[in-house]
Formats: sequence, C-alpha cells, structure tokens
Amino acid sequence: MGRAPSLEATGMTKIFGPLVALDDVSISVPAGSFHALLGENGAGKSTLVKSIMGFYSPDKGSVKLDGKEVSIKTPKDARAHGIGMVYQHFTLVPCLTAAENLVISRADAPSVIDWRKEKKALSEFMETMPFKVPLDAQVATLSAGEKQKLEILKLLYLDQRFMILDEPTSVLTPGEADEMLGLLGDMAAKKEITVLMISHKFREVKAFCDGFTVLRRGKLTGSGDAQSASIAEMSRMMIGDTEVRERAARTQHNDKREVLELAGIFAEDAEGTPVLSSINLKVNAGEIVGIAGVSGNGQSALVEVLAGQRAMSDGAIRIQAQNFAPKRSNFDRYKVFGLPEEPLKNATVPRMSVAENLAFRAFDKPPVASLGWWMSPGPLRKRAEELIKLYRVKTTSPDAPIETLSGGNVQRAVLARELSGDVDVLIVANPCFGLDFASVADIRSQIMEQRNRGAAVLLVSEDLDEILELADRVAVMSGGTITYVAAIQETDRNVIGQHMAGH
Ligand SMILES: Nc1ncnc2c1ncn2[C@@H]1O[C@H](COP(=O)(O)OP(=O)(O)OP(=O)(O)O)[C@@H](O)[C@H]1O
Repeated sequence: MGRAPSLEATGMTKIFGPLVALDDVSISVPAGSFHALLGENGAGKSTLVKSIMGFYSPDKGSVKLDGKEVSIKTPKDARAHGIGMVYQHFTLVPCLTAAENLVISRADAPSVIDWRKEKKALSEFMETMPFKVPLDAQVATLSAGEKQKLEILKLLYLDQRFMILDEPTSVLTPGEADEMLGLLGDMAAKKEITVLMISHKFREVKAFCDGFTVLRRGKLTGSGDAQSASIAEMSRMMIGDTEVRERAARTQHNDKREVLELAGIFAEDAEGTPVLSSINLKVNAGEIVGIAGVSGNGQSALVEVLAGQRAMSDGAIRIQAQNFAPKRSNFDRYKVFGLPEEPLKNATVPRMSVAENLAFRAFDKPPVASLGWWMSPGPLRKRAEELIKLYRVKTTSPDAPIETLSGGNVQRAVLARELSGDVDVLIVANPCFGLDFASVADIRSQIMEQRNRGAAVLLVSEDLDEILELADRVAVMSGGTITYVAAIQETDRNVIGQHMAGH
C-alpha cells in the first residue's frame, strides 16, 4: 500500500511551572519505520508524545508530516492528520461488541447506524487486515491480546497510519506480545504504517525496532539504529552515570512459619456475579508466592479484598493464625504493607505533597506527629528527603503535589513508603508495571530483601518473567480461582503459560 507517513518533530519544548519537562527535543521517524522511544521514568516520553498528539500545547516546537508542517492543537487535529495513539490501558467500551466499538469510534458515525451496510464494510476491511478479532464478540469477553489487537485495528479503521504506542505489551503474555509486535513490524516493513513505540523492554526494541530515540531528564541524549546500537549503549544514554544497584540474591531460610493464609475466599461484583471463588493459599515467612495470570481473571479483585476495598462473601484472611480484618488499624498492627494497582488512585492523596504522601502511614506516629495531631513539618520533610533520595523519586520538590509526578515516580514513592517499614506481610500488585529497568532492578531487590528478612510476600504480577525471577512458588489464577500451584524449580514458563491460558 505504501501509505505510511513520516513524522519529524523539531525543537519540542514543554514547561510545567518550574520544570522544563521537554527541552528542545527533536525526533525523526521515517515512513515505515518501527521506532522506539526510550527513557527512564519521568524522562519526558509521555510529554513528548502528548505534545505531538495535541493533548499538550508545547511552548516551542513544530511537527512535520511527510515533510509538511502541520498544526496540531487538539487530539482531534492529530486524528484528522492520521496520527493515532494506543494507551497502556484499554479505551474500548466493554459492553459493546468489537464491531460497535469500531463504528462508534468514527468521527462521522451516523446517529442511526445501518448495520447491514456497516457489517459488510467491516468484513471487507477485516479481509485486508493481518490479524483478526471476532467482530460480533462483546469486548468484555475478549482476551487482553484480542483487546490490544482491536485497539490497533481501530487506528487502522480510522486510517491513522502513524501509530504511537505507549508500552503496548505491558498487558499481554510474552507470546501475545511477540505476535502483535511481529505483525506490526511486517506492516511497517510493507510501508503500510509507521510506528513510534514507548518501551522499557530492550528485548522488544532489539527484536522489532529499527530506529530509536532516547530522552533523559527532558533532553535528547541519543538516537540511532536499534539494530547496530548495543543494549549497553542505549542504557547509558538512558541513565547516564547513575549506577544500577546489584540485584539482591535469594537467601536460604529455616523459618518455615506460616504467616498469611487465604482460606476459602469468595467475592462477587456489584451485580452479584462471582469474581473470586474458593481461593485457598498459604504464604510462609521468608517466601514469595507469585500469582500469575492473564489480567481479568480475578487478580484485581483478590488484591482489593486483601486491601479492604472489596468485601468477601465467604472465607477468611488469617495472619499468624489469627483472623485478619483488612482495615487501617490492623495493617499497622499486623505489619501488612503493600502496593495496590493504580497507586495514584488507590494509595495516595493526589493533591497532597510528595512529603505528605510519603508520611501517610506514619502521619500519626512520632517523630512526624510530635506536635499532637499537627503534622510536624521538620521531621516530615527530612524523612521525605531521605526516601526521595534512597528510592530516586524524581520530583521538583518534596512539596510538589504527588499528582504532578510521572506514573513511574508515583509508584516509586508509594513503594518507598511501603517498603521502608518493618514488614511482616507484603502484598504487591504489578510493582514494576511501566518502570524503567534501573527502577525495576531497585524495586525487585527491595522485595527480595523483605523476603530475606522474613516477610511473607504475595506478588501478583502479569509479568511472568518477574514471577520466575522473584517467586519461590507460583500460583496461577484463572476464572476467579487458583488452578495451579508449584514450586518455581519444579515448573517452567510453558507449563505456567498453559495454565494461564486456561488449559
Ligand atoms: N501535568 C503536569 N504537571 C506538572 N508536571 C508534569 C505534568 N506532566 C508531567 N510532568 C512532569 O514532567 C516530567 C516528565 O514526565 P513524563 O510523564 O513525560 O515522563 P515519562 O518519560 O513518560 O515517564 P514514565 O515512564 O514514568 O511514564 C516528570 O518530571 C513529570 O513529573
């Protein structure tokens, strides 16, 4: 077809108050290229693509498509120019079918839809596509891989042939990720599309990308050919001379005390449909049990139950053989810590400062609360400064509202707070989701150190590599229950993958 556009953004600058989030950055993505945009958390990747997409109006800079300067003031303008974006999280309407989602996404969708005509047109469109999604299926019933394919089909349906993908594989199994990137790579090679992909995974960049651009602290630090550059070169451009901490090793334990027990847990959603049924699992002191599974199989509901955000309809949580009701006073009493999904929403007060959020679990204890209920600003700030440094949280100041931090930095701030206490039980859900590799190394080391110190760790993760690296045992969740449990040494990726797929 040869319809892939080229895109060139020059001198892009975006200032947020005291912070230059993007400082004179230029990027060139030739037609039919599969280009990676790399950088640590907070480097400015989202700011760059949001400025190109018209979500932000840059303070300076210009965008050329196929060599011609274009004016993009809103995301609608970007769409009209054939630039589309796929986000980390799905944007489809779950209760509609795949076909309905495609048709309503059109700017010119008629108010009365002639479904016979639309379906014929859609089947013809699907014929020309390299991958298929069942058009009559309700989106809620599709797997994560199918939903992601539908997001991409939507861009093609809207004729958006410059695709910006924000970590598109974070919700996919490794097999699904390779399949999807492979198909996009083939389309790019045929010059049907041009892809700009934000990624933190060097393996994917090496396997599928031709060009790359690296940002660091809002500045361009390098670009080139992703095939000839080495991973070491690319990571140096990303992190400069910041040292990557060495991974904490697993130590042997004699302490086999049972600490956390999930005993026959059941839960329903608002409509009364079961989301968890008969969850039985024990976690010992000094053990990491990884819960693997394709997203949407009850993992979020389980984390919500453990965090006290969702009621159980039956069953019990026990800690050290005592019934545990998940509420704030008990979290402190039983030394239960954790990172829920979407930490900005579930574990912070977005408008409060980074320092206040870091103190949140400690705000009513000395030394922070030495003035009674008045939070004492001196110790609070000092403690915050220590944690910010130790966990490398990027913020303009401890006083900045936590909602102004990049996604990865909010996560690091919450982990800094939760991992810095005296932990008996640690419950973490996708702790490294969207983090850059230096942070992944840090966070995984911290989790391992808590295990080595004797904490019982429940690690819910959609990233199988993470479970294989950290867990002592793995449990697979499928259809709201645990279908498989094994010691890590006695199983492998394929067997776990088959159970994840429900076989
Ligand atoms: N709306 C905003 N207001 C103030 N500061 C912001 C805003 N959006 C982003 N920033 C800041 O701009 C910097 C760049 O953030 P950006 O989200 O572009 O990083 P990123 O490279 O996409 O990071 P991540 O990998 O964590 O998503 C960060 O320091 C962030 O705190």
